[in-house]
Amino acid sequence: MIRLGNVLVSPGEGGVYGERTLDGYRVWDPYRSKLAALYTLGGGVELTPGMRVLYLGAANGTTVSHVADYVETVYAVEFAPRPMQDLLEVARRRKNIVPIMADANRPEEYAPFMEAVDLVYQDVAQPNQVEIAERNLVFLKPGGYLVLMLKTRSVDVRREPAEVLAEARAGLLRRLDVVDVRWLEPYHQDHAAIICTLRGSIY
Ligand SMILES: C[S@@+](CC[C@H](N)C(=O)[O-])C[C@H]1O[C@@H](n2cnc3c(N)ncnc32)[C@H](O)[C@@H]1O
Repeated sequence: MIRLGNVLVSPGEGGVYGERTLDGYRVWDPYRSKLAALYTLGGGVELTPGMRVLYLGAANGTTVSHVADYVETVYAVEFAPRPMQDLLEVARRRKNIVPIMADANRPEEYAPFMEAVDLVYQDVAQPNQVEIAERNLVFLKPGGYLVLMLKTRSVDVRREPAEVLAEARAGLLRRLDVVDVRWLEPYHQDHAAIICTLRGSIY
């Protein structure tokens, strides 16, 4: 990932959501993007030009646009109509974002538009975050990465965040190897990034 001093940036055309630019690069703010927070904290999966990414919970395309600056194609899934309008506008200005209006619980609905991907990135703030991730492993190449941004309060607001994280991690181990886990403080409270690789072929 590109850093100018200690500032994380991406190399695309600016002016997507009012982000700052620095020496011609787009500043990628860790307070606005959990993925930027993960990179700023020293974790994450290196994004490379040949990569295909499935992005679940695209919202208005803030983080999607930065990912698209680094990779070949981003399949961006979002189910809410309002953010989808903004996402469509972001996708109109990029050649490598495929916006998909769908529920990430139902991957069979967007399977016809998909190809195998190197990375599944998920940021959906739902009670069943692990289950959603598992359903979407059908698109992940063996050895590919899952980066799950776990919002512990969406799983269960009454339980300790560490307890929710431990349960999510155990669930993911059914099909994946967990290679790193990080809390995203001070940028995002009660959010953890779980980074996994897919163990073998699912076929
Ligand atoms: C925290 S926001 C994502 C922010 C975004 N990843 C970013 O960094 O710019 C979560 C988004 O996930 C979407 N979402 C939640 N559940 C979903 C589901 N089951 N399928 C698709 N999108 C979902 C919400 O509508 C919301 O826009």
